[in-house]
Amino acid sequence: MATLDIKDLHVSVTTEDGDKEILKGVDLTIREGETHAIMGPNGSGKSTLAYSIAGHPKYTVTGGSVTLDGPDGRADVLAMSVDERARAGLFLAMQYPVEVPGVSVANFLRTAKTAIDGEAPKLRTWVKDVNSAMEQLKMDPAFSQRSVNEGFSGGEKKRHEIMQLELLDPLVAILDETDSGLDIDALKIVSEGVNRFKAEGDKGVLLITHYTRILRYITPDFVHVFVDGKVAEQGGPELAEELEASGYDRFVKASA
Ligand SMILES: Nc1ncnc2c1ncn2[C@@H]1O[C@H](COP(=O)(O)OP(=O)(O)OP(=O)(O)O)[C@@H](O)[C@H]1O
Repeated sequence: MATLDIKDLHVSVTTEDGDKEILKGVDLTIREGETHAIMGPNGSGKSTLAYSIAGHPKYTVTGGSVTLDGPDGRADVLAMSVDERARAGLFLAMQYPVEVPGVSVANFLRTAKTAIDGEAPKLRTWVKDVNSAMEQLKMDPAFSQRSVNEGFSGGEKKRHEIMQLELLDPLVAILDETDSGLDIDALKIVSEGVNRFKAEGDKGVLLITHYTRILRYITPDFVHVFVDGKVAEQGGPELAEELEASGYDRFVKASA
């Protein structure tokens, strides 16, 4: 069982002109087995929401709560360090976007898996799992020996994210713009990876996206329209179709 519960979340950043409130009361509950998509105009705060759940130090939570109900009970996510959030079962795709020269993908993944599980994975099964994840994502085996994110193409970065998702096996995955920089074939391969994760049945997925095209491959149970730092409307997959056809105008006007 896993439920991520975001209640009345307020988040600010410090700018040269003082503190600026970006999230203005976000309410969102992701239960196990559910896939939620967040769509919204540029600058509405979608990435800020992801970073805030990840515990990025640049974002200050000024109100509200984020809790994770998992097998070990209910945990206050906002009170946890970034590492603790990962160990509790939260996966944030943008958690590892930096280049790490000299650290191979294989070593990086094994270190991350060891940190999350509290023990090193058995080498034999681990090598098998890594190879199988790479095969399913149609990645060249040589990729595992490359330095993390160094010179990765957009598509390679995204495949690497999904590889982490499959191997680290979290409870709730937050994927920010997983579709950006992907060609049509890669989009399908990456979506299949997310769908394999979803198919485990007890996982939650929060997908932040600009375009409905990824939602043709990953069917959301709920779609949330994000405007000016909060959820302006929620609905089913049909809401994404409406956005594709009519844009955000109606929602932006309603929240003005
Ligand atoms: N560190 C920061 N300093 C100043 N402003 C910031 C900072 N981080 C975010 N913002 C502002 O907060 C607002 C929300 O940004 P955010 O990246 O969360 O939006 P988004 O919905 O993900 O946008 P996009 O669709 O363009 O990716 C923007 O106006 C952005 O300029």
